[in-house]
Amino acid sequence: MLLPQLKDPEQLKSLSVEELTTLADEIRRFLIEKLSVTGGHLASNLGVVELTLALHYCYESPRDKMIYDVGHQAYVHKILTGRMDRFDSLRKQDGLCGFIKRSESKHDVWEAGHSSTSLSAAMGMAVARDLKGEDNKVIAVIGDGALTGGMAFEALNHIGHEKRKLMVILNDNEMSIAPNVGAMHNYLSKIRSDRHYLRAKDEVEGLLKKIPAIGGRLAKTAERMKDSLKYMMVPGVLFEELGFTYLGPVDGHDLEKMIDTFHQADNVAGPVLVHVLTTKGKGYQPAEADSYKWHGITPYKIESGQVLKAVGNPMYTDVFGQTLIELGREDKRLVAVTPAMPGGSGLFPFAKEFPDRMIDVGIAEQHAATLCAALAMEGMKPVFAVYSTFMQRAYDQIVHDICRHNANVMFAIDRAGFVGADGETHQGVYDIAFMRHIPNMVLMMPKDENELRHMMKTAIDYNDGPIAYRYPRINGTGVVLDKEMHNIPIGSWERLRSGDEIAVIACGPMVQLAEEAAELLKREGIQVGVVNARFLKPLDDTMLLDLAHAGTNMIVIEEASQAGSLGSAVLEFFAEHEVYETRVHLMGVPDIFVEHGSIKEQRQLTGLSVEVLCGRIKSMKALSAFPYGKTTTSS
Ligand SMILES: Cc1ncc(C[n+]2csc(CCOP(=O)(O)OP(=O)(O)O)c2C)c(N)n1
Ligand SMILES: CC(=O)[C@@H](O)[C@H](O)COP(=O)(O)O
Ligand SMILES: [Mg+2]
Repeated sequence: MLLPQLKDPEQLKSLSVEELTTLADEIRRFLIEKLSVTGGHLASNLGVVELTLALHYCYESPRDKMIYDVGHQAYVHKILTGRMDRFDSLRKQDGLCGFIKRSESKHDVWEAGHSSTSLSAAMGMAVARDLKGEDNKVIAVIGDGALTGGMAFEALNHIGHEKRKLMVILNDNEMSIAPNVGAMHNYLSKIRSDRHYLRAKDEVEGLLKKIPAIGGRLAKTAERMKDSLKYMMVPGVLFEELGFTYLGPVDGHDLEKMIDTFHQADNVAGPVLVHVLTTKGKGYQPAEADSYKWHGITPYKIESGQVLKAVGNPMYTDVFGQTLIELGREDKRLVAVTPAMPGGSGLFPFAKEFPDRMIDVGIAEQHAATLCAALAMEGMKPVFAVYSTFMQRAYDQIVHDICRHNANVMFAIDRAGFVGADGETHQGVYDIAFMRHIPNMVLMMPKDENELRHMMKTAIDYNDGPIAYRYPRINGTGVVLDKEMHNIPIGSWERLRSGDEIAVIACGPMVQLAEEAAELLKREGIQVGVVNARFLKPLDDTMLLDLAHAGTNMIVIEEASQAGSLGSAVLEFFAEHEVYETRVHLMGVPDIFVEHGSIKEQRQLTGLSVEVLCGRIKSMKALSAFPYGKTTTSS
């Protein structure tokens, strides 16, 4: 076994290709075994075993910068850079991060989690290198899915223009999470599939070289002929026209060929794009057969590939997907738009019934948002189905193209709140703060999956502009679903428990947490009000003023950034209405990035727990024994 002795990537350089191949098999076995217990991004990592080995064989990390786009496919890089013994803690609290993490290793030079940033990062590192007069390599590994991200095109445009030396390795496995989409994907597939490209490429280049150097008009014609022949026959010409030297396509599981290609690339002066063809899930039959399912997998039985499914109520996502079908049947104008997350957003059932009304635009959140604005203006009922964290990419389009036009777009914001194992890059904790301050926006969050359905009905019946509902990456509460959906009056909160002295204003899953706290305190004779703040914008002004005028102090609890979200909105409201006597405590996500772990652990870490809430209620009760604001004994 070679793997156990591997402590530093330098050791790879002394290995033969046969030994590297053996090592690849050992790494694959390691990944399959470890992730059968921890879960994680198995398919993507199985696809880049040889690619990552070849990279560390040919180059000197960290002097040579290795940048992984998204970073979900960096497990092999972590194995090769001395972190093999940490894989039992993969994506667990205080354990190995599932993405590149600078604090983990000097070899981790660029963090991500969100897609399509690697080329911009590579260009930045190349510019810095050149300005410092250094000569290290800069290498970006980007998948065919990530290449559909707008940022990637922005960077290609810049890199190809400046022609600085850097290498882009395009890991083409024809898959995003779901099957990849778009014209770039089609172009790559053509290169991938048209074997005649490979054969003809040499013939054409050979032929072109034979054309004697001739003068005059004929030379121009010959030159144009060369270019048109090259255009037709040479793969990767699109990248060549953008200023790159295109190498490939090369078999991404053939170590020798990749090493040769990388050495070829080293001799090219400017930017090089190496097109590598891989199989997502390579080496594990269940993952190869269904790389969508095995993109991000929960623990499984190795022999059978049977996933050890956690039992529980349907996810909010599933309820959303099913309800969308009901609404889509009633209203033919309904169109679902997803930026490359049809599965994660629960849209496959909808797409099955309405294939021409589910649009996957690739990893293109900005484009998706503006597309929805135009769909709305043309009388359609677009649903922008997007993860909270990825929606951050489309902030300007939401302001500029949707809200400013008051376009009637519906937002289905999934993964709102903590997401667990994906950690800090994926937490859906900022969208309340960045959505509620945009004029014309209506923002809702249900307390359970039944209320989600009513919000979806409310949204499709709402014609006065943009309207959003946000829901978490958790199982539903198991509440019985009303067969008939009804509208919820815009801006109306729901008083679930009365309590004159103190009321908890909660949204989403925090409503259930508040109910649990109130029930516990009731047994101690403490009556606590609970309000379901199901509209984050507009607030329920009437209820807020009633509570304040009744002298009720409040605790606002939300699984969102404490700065700028619901709690801030309530404080702003009282300031605007010159309400000063009411005490308002905020309980939200503090000013930190919350790393990977379970959702429960992330809530505990940030104080969003029944115990802490009970404590805050008791201390507020104790405080209210003093006249407002005078909490010291001195008058
Ligand atoms: C901005 C953004 N949108 C969506 C995602 C979700 N996402 C994670 S990986 C992935 C697919 C990436 O495909 P590719 O780059 O081809 O990598 P592969 O898994 O195929 O190796 C997507 C859509 C993301 N990480 N970032
Ligand atoms: C790496 C990435 O961004 C996606 O694979 C993400 O991990 C999917 O998240 P869900 O598992 O919540 O669908
Ligand atoms: Mg891919």
